[in-house]
Amino acid sequence: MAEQSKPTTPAPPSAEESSAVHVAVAVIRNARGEVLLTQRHPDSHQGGLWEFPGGKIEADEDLAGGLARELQEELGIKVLHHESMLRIEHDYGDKQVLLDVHSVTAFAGQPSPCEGQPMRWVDPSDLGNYALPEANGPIVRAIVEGQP
Ligand SMILES: Nc1nc2c([nH]c(=O)n2[C@H]2C[C@H](O)[C@@H](COP(=O)(O)OP(=O)(O)OP(=O)(O)O)O2)c(=O)[nH]1
Ligand SMILES: [Mg+2]
Repeated sequence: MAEQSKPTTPAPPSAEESSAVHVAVAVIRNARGEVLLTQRHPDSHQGGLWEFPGGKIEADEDLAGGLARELQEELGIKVLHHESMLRIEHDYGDKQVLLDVHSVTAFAGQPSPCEGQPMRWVDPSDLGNYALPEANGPIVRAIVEGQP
């Protein structure tokens, strides 16, 4: 007679093991304390909303590598220093994301919209006037509260 196997409860997957898309997200400030927003392409996921620059970390990259590549591609800047701000897991229903949010505290070059995307420097007090993806609430709160 076959031995009865005990029912086991698998441990929930960690963020890295789950199917969440790992995204490097950059909070970039200028000398006036404004933060950089770009607008997502209308045809993309969460299209038309304003976002912090960044994008998917590729399989062969770590966070720093993905952050550096995305900011070079999207804004033409070279990241010199960055600090972790927060990580946000969010389920949009059609897509799960893990936003790895970093404050880019030093960079070389002047950010410009290399992919033709609309781009704005925004005072933190004006962020409420921009439509951002739902997952971004904690990022906006951290900026408004003055987290470095
Ligand atoms: N870059 C960025 N992505 C965000 C933010 N908030 C948020 O929910 N996301 C989500 C939207 C997307 O589902 C995902 C980013 O993936 P993406 O496909 O746009 O990344 P990507 O820049 O590598 O784009 P692509 O190469 O596919 O064009 O993260 C944010 O503030 N910045
Ligand atoms: Mg992107």
